[in-house]
Amino acid sequence: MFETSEAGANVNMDQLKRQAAARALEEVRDGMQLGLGTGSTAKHFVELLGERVAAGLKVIGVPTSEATRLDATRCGVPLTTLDEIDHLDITIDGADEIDAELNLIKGGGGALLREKIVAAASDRMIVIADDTKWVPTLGKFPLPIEVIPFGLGATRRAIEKAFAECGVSGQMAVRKAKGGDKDGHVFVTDGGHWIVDAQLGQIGDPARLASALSAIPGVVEHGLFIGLASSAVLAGGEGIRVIERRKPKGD
Ligand SMILES: O=C[C@H](O)[C@H](O)[C@H](O)COP(=O)(O)O
Repeated sequence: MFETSEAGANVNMDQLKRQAAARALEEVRDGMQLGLGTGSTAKHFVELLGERVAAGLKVIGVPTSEATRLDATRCGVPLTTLDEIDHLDITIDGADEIDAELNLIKGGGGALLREKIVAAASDRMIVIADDTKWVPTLGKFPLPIEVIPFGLGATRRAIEKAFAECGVSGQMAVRKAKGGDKDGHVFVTDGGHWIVDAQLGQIGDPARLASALSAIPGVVEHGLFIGLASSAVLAGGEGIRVIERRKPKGD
């Protein structure tokens, strides 16, 4: 389904992200419990949601990172936790790559663990992105794998074995922090873990790789989101495209 965008072909990437966020906001109704994603696109959503809250919309959100918690608080969006409520209506989040089955790579910003917990607790997950994130095959974006620092050598060997079994290969690197006083140090997630980024190029069978990685003890979580997204809102120079997942979540 295509919708006309008011923006012409010259819109910049940030405007496209905001347009996708604005389109997703149309799905939000009074009284909803929302999962709030992380990243530059999700940040637009939180800001736009804050404007609606200021105008009287009643919603409550669960942030997927400390960064989003700060943004939501700054924007006046009321927050809760998954301990205080029993489900979420919609999670709205960005992605690093999206394929035609709405499988995703996420975690470029390091928030994959909380993002996956929140998405899995939601009735629907709407992915918002500029259309450069739409890919024929996942894998050009380095796959983030969140690991426990203890025994990392053994975990890396187990990951390499899983890669070989799933027909993929590529270099792995422990993520370093960028900017601020943590520049050059190991990046530490909100959960206190590290991230290994794997340059795989192409992932032929993302579901198989997701299962293989999940079975490794030192792997806390990975950035393959399989069967979690219900729809994707992609903004490009030609307008906004909304893609629905063929099978409802949970099937
Ligand atoms: O950990 C970060 C998240 O998975 C983000 O949703 C993802 O990296 C996309 O971020 P952005 O909207 O900044 O491209």
